[in-house]
Amino acid sequence: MSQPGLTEKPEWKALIDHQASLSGTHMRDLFEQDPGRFEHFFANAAGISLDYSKNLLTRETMPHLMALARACEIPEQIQAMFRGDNINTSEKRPALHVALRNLGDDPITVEGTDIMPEVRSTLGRMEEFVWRIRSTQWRGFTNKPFTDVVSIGIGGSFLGPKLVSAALKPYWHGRLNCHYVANIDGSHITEVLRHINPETTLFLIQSKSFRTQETLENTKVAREWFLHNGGDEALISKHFVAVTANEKEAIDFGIAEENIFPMWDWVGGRYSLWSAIGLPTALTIGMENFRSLLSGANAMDQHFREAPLEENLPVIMALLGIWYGNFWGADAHAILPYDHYLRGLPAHLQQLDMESNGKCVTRAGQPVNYDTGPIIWGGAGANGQHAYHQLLHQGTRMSPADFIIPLRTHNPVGSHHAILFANCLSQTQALMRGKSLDEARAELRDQGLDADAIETLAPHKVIPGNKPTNTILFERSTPRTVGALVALYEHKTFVQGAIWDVDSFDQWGVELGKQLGTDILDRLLKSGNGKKTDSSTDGLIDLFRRKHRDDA
Ligand SMILES: O=P(O)(O)OC[C@H]1O[C@H](O)[C@H](O)[C@@H](O)[C@@H]1O
Repeated sequence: MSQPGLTEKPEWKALIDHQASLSGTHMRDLFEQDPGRFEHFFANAAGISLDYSKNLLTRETMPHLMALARACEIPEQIQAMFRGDNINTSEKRPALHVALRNLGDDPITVEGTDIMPEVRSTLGRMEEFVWRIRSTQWRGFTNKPFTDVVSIGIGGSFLGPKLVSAALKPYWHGRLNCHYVANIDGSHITEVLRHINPETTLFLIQSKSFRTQETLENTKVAREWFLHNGGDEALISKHFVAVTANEKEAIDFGIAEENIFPMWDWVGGRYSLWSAIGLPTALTIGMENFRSLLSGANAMDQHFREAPLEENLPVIMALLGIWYGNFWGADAHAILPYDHYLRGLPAHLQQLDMESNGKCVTRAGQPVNYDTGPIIWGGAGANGQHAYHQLLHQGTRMSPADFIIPLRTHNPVGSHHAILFANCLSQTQALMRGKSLDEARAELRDQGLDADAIETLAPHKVIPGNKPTNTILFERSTPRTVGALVALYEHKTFVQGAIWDVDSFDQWGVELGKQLGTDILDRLLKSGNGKKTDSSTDGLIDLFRRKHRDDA
């Protein structure tokens, strides 16, 4: 008998009924009825604390969600991931980013081979390379120490390292500055090259496939810039290093073999910041701090692997997302880091979550009949309060939000951190409790408005409340806590994909755009008309060609 589909499971149907039983329930009342609510819906692990009491749930809800997780064999699927099973089913590969931070001695095998020796030797090569650059033992072609690192890569070869190096800015080496180039928009690389000196710049070419058009085109520009500004072919090896799983293409491209750091097929791009793709981070914060980053992630890995589901932070967060996305009709989820250094977190989690779970067929290739990955958005708090929090408070759409804030700051100026913290708490409290019509009326009465004015304005000042949020806390943005935080979201994403029965580790959806782009590029650049397609694309190509013909 075939495995019942997700929505056929009795645990799924029980959640539909449970959600119906909560309609009309307001979190404000749940807090008043349950003085121990905060303590009950609070969990911590690996230096990360989660207050999930400001959610649309009663003490009966999590047991229902946990029952669904067990019905979907989440404990077994967690073990399968750590064991190195081919959980990337469509590409028949393991997903072993956890191996990159497996600091113990236990082996992890892929196709019968223990991969840990190569992981460890690559980490050792990184350590030596980082030391040689930071100690100035490895210098530029005019024998000056390097001052700038330019990382050229896109997607997972960009967003993860960029997030972590920005998150750990307080740990940066005094001399080394790090820049990222990703976009094929020539302005991106132009704006970086404008401010650096070829004599003291190290280029890191970051590409798992070494076939990504944006990265290869940008690398060509960087190489030409280097050759036209004092460099020559013999000096390329001093200034260009690559990280890739495709060593042959990198060598064919002109990267010296000894300057190539490996990565592996069993690491997805969006899960690769822990590998040599993390070199920009390691160069700026140093290997000791990079190893702390790995150990923070490893601590979260161990928690995820060993903790009972009910105490398991990634499982709890994953199930809350399922609760809102599949039973309350939420299409989005906001990531709101109240920490300037973590402002890059939403962008990284957009790729991590949306490229992993933005899928519409099950691992068996059957169309899903339920919603899968949400739209991930967000930005730094408190800035967002002055931009998009209006929709969170009074909009018609539900977007659960994660408020993420350190208890301490790296930069104690004035009362700033207390004010930031107060803002974070006041936002989640306002989203939870709202403001009733009577409260709005009373407020306007206290301001001295007359009865007509009150009745006119009061409806506009009502805040419905009952908007779910998580508050995620940690001591401070350190290598360990940043490592644990990112790993927390990696495992949350994995659990959601496992429940939705999708392959969270492939990304076939990005292929069509690339394929269509080849023909369009030909038609933009060449005189030939190429085959006609739709009138929009044809018309737009024509506009581009006319503009550039006029310019020619
Ligand atoms: O690292 P690369 O092979 O250059 O790939 C860079 C990015 O492009 C691909 O199209 C995928 O969308 C991403 O998952 C990947 O991280």
